[in-house]
Amino acid sequence: MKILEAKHIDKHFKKPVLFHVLKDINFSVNKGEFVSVMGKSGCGKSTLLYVLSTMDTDYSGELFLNQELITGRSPNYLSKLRNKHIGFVFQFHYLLSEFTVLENVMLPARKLAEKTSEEIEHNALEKLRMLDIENLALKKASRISGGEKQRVAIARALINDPAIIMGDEPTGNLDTHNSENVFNIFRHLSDDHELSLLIVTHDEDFAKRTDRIIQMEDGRILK
Ligand SMILES: Nc1ncnc2c1ncn2[C@@H]1O[C@H](COP(=O)(O)OP(=O)(O)OP(=O)(O)O)[C@@H](O)[C@H]1O
Repeated sequence: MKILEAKHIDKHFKKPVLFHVLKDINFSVNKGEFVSVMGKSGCGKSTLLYVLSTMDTDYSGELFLNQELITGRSPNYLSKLRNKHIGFVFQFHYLLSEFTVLENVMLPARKLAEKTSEEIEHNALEKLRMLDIENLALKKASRISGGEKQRVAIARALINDPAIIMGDEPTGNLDTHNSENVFNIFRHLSDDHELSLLIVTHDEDFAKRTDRIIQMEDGRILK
């Protein structure tokens, strides 16, 4: 089953000069598939991820999430959809440093406001346990290591049980050991929880072990 599908996605930046940044992008990600996106700096990977994640709506073509056409929907609808179905992991973790690990993980579920505080806390602890960082729950986010922060960011991305996780170089700031750790977590989420993953990476060794590599060049996907 297709979780995410892009059909004929085109995008131009109008300033400072007109620039054709995404050119007829067509691909899909299936349920449980672990896909990486590679390509030289400036080829359009981050721009593509912004479009796919519904944060950037200034494009042409069609985007489907869970087989529903989401192109053209209102900002309010997209914001809810994003919060519920898409988890993000960036190169920088964006945790709130004065909040505890547990509070950080609970935040996107509080925003969604579909569950009680007790249920959300229970779920958050379960995610922390899955990532083997339950012991950090009550620590302030500023007091944990870089590798731990990235695992907390993954727990936060998982809190609403999304259909897909998107990552923009999530191992970019990590050493080999912590990168390996994050890779193994993603692999496990794909293999054992049927979660779909779309991860932009510059790390060839990481990409080679995903199910499929999407290679970009100059705004296009290479066949
Ligand atoms: N807001 C913007 N306005 C104009 N041009 C932009 C804008 N954002 C990005 N670009 C340009 O679009 C191209 C693609 O940028 P993008 O950040 O998507 O590349 P990337 O493949 O993610 O690069 P990297 O691997 O370095 O992160 C680049 O040439 C960049 O300079």
